[in-house]
Amino acid sequence: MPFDIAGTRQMQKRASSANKKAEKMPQIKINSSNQPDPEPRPVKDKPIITSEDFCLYYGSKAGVQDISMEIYPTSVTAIIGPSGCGKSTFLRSINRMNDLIPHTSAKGQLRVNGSNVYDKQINLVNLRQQVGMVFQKPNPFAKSIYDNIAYGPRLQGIRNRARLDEIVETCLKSAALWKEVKDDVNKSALALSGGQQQRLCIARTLATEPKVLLMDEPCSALDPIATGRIEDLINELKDKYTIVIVTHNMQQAARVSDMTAFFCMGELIEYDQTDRLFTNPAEKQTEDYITGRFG
Ligand SMILES: Nc1ncnc2c1ncn2[C@@H]1O[C@H](COP(=O)(O)OP(=O)(O)OP(=O)(O)O)[C@@H](O)[C@H]1O
Repeated sequence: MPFDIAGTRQMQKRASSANKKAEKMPQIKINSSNQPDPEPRPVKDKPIITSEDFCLYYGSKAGVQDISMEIYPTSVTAIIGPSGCGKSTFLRSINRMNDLIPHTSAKGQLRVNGSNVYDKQINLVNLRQQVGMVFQKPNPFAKSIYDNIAYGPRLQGIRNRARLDEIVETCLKSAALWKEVKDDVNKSALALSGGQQQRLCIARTLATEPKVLLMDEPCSALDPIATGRIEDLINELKDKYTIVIVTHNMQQAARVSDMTAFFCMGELIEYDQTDRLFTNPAEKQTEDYITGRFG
């Protein structure tokens, strides 16, 4: 076994059962040595994100090239790979955060809910409302906990105090922070611990009711306890949201994700159910990476 996924899974008390997970899985071809391939699993959901031969360039240099993959709703997809392989570039392409970098250009198709996000007609405000992002370092605004969460809804025109109160409470509950801060919502968000700040940033993202949550190494600045809480939260949120997470931590990918994509030098090398990718990778490059032979 190239990777001790069983041990890794045991480390975390995961709520989701294997059956529930299998129900959500897209159609995957299973190769067994001397058995005929079993009937493909029925595809229950249409993909929410579809990438077809997608390339993102910084000037003339490709950050990612020819990425083709489908991401299914209410699941967690991890993107792993060595430094500089294009994980963040691909993630940031999904809500066009790369537009903030000068001289970027895209080729191919990247669709969210059927709309090509690089279409000239796309409304970026709507796209980023549908596709929220959580960054490596918690980045709360220098405002109260309440105002951090109410910020997005207020921009959307919600002014009614009772409605805002309801949104703040719901989002803090969804981000597993309510119990800790319910008596302090008017205090500065900057007074929270790093882990609490990251959960606040997740709550703030949820306040605009996104469909997709992009997480770029959301635990890299956190200690193991805060990391565990975010992982638990990811596990809860996936019942309602589609989560795409970039992580350098393979144990974390194995613990939290349903599907894993392995990127190397800007290309997608392998994309499969997480259990299979970590226990029986199809590509030698994947095996070399997950067994620590390179990267
Ligand atoms: N702003 C930028 N300008 C020019 N090139 C960039 C820029 N950002 C990334 N790149 C290049 O694009 C490629 C992919 O980088 P990216 O940051 O997406 O990789 P990554 O897998 O997320 O890396 P890491 O794990 O180190 O964060 C790299 O060759 C990188 O040098």
